[in-house]
Amino acid sequence: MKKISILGSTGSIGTQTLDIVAHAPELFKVVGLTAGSNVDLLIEQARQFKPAIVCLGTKELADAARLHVPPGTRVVYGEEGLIETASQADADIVVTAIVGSRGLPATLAAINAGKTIGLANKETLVTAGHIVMERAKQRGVAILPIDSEHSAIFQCLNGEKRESIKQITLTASGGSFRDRTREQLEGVSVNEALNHPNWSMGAKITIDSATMVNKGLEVIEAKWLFDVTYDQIDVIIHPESIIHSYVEFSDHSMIAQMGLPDMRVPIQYALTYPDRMATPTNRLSLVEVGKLHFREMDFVRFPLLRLAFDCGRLGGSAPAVFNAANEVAVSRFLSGEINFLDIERVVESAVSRHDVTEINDLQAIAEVDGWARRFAATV
Ligand SMILES: NC(=O)C1=CN([C@@H]2O[C@H](COP(=O)(O)OP(=O)(O)OC[C@H]3O[C@@H](n4cnc5c(N)ncnc54)[C@H](OP(=O)(O)O)[C@@H]3O)[C@@H](O)[C@H]2O)C=CC1
Ligand SMILES: CC(=O)[C@@H](O)[C@H](O)COP(=O)(O)O
Ligand SMILES: [Mn+2]
Repeated sequence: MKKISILGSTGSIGTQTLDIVAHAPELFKVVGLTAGSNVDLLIEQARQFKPAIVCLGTKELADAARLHVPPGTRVVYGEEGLIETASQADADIVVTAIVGSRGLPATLAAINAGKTIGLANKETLVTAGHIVMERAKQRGVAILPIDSEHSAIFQCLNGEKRESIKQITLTASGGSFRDRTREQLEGVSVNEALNHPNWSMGAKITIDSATMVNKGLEVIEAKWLFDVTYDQIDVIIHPESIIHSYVEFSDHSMIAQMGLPDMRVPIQYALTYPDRMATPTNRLSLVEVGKLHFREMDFVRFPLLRLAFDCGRLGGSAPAVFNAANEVAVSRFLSGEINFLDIERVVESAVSRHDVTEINDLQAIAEVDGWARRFAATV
C-alpha cells in the first residue's frame, strides 16, 4: 500500500487526487493533507481519510480545526507545519498541489526527506529548476510529473534514450480567449477569463492558460524535467486537448499520448508508476471525436509565451522574476484591480526592469521573488 501526502489537498488537483485514492483504498493510504484557508473542506477530508497530520495556513485556523479532526490526526500550521507535513516519516509520495512558488520550500523538504514527488506545482520548477532537480538527483528521488503535458511526454519517453529526442511539442488549448484578437481582449471580465474551454482547474492556472503563461511555465518545466534545450521545445495550439503532448525522435518517428481532458489520468499515473490502475474516468473514442485540429502558435497574439522562452534561455533569476510578477498580476486581475491585458504589461515591466543574477540557493530566490512581487504590486 502506498502512503500519500497531498500539499494543497483542497484545490483542484488535491481533490482529484483524493478522488483517485478513494477509488482504490486497497492501493493507497493518505498520511498527510494541507490547505491554506479552507478549513471546512480540510476537516471533511481529515474525517474521511484519517491522515496522521494536517496543516493549515495560520494558528487560528489550526486551532479551529483541532476540535473537529479525528483523534489520531495532528494539526499543524504555517510554513513550518507545511515543511513538517511534507517531510513526515510515513509518506512514500508527496503530491505537490499548492499553487504558486510558495510551494517551493515544502517541495525541497520532501525531496530532502527522500520522498517521491508527484509534481503538479510547476511554479517550483520554473523558479528553482536547477536546485530542485540537483537536490532530487543527490537524494535519489524521482520527480513524477502530474501536469498533463509532462505526464504525456514522460509516458512517450518510457524506455527511450534522452539522446534520441529530437523535439518535444507541448499542446496548448489556447485558453478562454483563443478565438479573440488582441483588440477583442480589451475589457474582458474575470468570469469570461475563468471559462476554460476544456479543463476545470483552479483560478490562477485558468488565467495563465488564457494569457499563454501556463504554456510558458510548462516550457521551462519541460526543460528541467526532460533535460532538453529550449530549441528542442515547441508549442502548438490543439483546441481539443486530446493529444496531451508528443515527442519526435531522431528517426522522425513521433509518439503522442492521448486521452480525454481529465487530470485524474495523469494523477493516477504518478501515483501508481510504473503501473497503471483502472480509473473512474471516461474512455476516449476517436471515432466519436472524428477530427483533431492543430495550428501554429502565434507569438504576437501571445507575447508572454515568447517572454517565457526568453527568460528560460536567460536563466539565473529571470524565470523566478517572470513567475513572481505573473502571480501578482493574476491576483490583481482576479481581484478586479487591473485589466486582463495589464497582466502582460506588469510581467513585461518586471522582467525588463530586472538585472539577471545567478541563483544558487533558496535565499537568493526569496530575494528575487520578493523584489518581483513588490514591483508587480505597484506598476
Ligand atoms: N488544476 C489543474 O488541473 C492543474 C494544476 N496544475 C498545477 O497544480 C498546482 C495547483 O493548481 P490547482 O489545484 O488548480 O490550484 P487551486 O487553486 O485549485 O488549489 C490550490 C491549493 O493550494 C492551497 N493554497 C493556496 N494558498 C496557500 C497558502 N498560502 N498556503 C498554503 N496552501 C495554499 C489551497 O488551499 P485553500 O483551498 O485552503 O485555499 C489549495 O489547496 C498549480 O501549480 C497548477 O499550476 C498543473 C496542471 C493541471
Ligand atoms: C490540465 C493541464 O495540464 C493544464 O496545464 C492545461 O494544460 C491547461 O490548458 P492549456 O493548454 O489551455 O494551458
Ligand atoms: Mn498543463
